[in-house]
Amino acid sequence: MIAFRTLDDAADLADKRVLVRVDLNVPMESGRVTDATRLKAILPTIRDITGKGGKVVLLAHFGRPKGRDETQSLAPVAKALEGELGRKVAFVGDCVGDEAKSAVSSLASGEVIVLENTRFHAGEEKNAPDFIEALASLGDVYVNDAFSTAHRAHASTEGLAHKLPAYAGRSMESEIEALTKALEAPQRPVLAVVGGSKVSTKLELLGNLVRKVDILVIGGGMANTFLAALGKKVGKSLCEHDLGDIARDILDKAKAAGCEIVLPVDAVVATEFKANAAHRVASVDDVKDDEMMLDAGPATVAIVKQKLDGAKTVVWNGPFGAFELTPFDAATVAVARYVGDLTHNGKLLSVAGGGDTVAALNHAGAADRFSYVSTAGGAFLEWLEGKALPGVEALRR
Ligand SMILES: Nc1ncnc2c1ncn2[C@@H]1O[C@H](COP(=O)(O)OP(=O)(O)O)[C@@H](O)[C@H]1O
Ligand SMILES: O=C(OP(=O)(O)O)[C@H](O)COP(=O)(O)O
Repeated sequence: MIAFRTLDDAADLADKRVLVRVDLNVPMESGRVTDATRLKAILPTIRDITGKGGKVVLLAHFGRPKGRDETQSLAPVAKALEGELGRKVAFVGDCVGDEAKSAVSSLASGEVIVLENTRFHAGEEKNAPDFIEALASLGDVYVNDAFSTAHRAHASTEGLAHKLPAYAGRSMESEIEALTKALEAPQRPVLAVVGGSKVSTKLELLGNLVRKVDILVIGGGMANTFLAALGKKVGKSLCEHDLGDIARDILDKAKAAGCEIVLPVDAVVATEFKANAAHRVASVDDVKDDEMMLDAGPATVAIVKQKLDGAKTVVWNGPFGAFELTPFDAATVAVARYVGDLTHNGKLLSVAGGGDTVAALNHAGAADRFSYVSTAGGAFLEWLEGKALPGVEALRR
């Protein structure tokens, strides 16, 4: 039996208000969703509940707003979800209070509504009891279908599960089953690629990850932080300079654990953060003060490919560069295609995940050649290092 409650355990959902926590934190460009992977992932759960006559009330966050911020409203995402679902998806401009209460009470059985960004309220990230109560008053049942946010002990991802009958959604269920199957006892050598821009929230987990993998390739803004910690000049690059001690401690932990660390040796640098900005390939020892590293360089890609040739399993979260901006997608595309080819030829088991990472793999046309692609990035990494995910633990039988 699965260790946590699923929709199969849920009693009759007909006419019930089902609060479904999903991850609608999707890549956007000029108000448009640029990768719908996370929207497609939640369709089975929505259809399961509406098919049983339930009223689907979708809870989600978007970005990291400090209070109400219309530029991080879920309204455009609700519209995109309506297109993916192929039927009406209502939207209301708050997730608690009279406006939300009235919108939910007007729902007919089988209808779907998206409530506004939960992170507009400080109580969400604080997992505050009063905010949990306010959310719980809107529903009869709770379903968590957001594996990719399960590493956050927030009101809508963890607190709610203790207030209402709580179950895992179909995407949550399938993510955990697939990751367990792929990575419970991975064939070694295991190579991890960690890049991206969420340095402050992902850096510390690398300290555990180096005990789980044989090679850790670090890219993106994450790599810039390590390079700076090693005394390299990183110019205007994305970098958390004040986390240098943690980065150096991780390098020490990796050495003690026998985990090989691979950092960029060259980068594609520019003085402007925009597509087709004037750029050059520079050694990481030759970044000028007015330049920023926006992608890994060709010499780095060659080293990564050589390391991949010797690996049996690869896990990947976080692109090597600002892949949304041509030509700073080159390293991510090259490595994604190389991993896809090795996997297709039976030489590698490959698992990748993360909102932007999945978008990057799709941009490279490589996602379908990976063994498994998860919607989760940080949650995937924390699951990999063996951490209990609050959102999953709250659903345990
Ligand atoms: N060198 C870099 N400079 C600026 N941004 C970068 C750099 N490398 C990667 N990024 C950014 O990292 C973001 C993805 O990081 P992250 O959110 O951690 O990945 P995921 O969503 O897959 O977990 C992308 O938007 C990309 O533009
Ligand atoms: O996009 C997400 O994580 P990811 O960037 O690691 O894939 C999740 O929606 C969690 O978002 P958060 O990292 O702002 O809590």
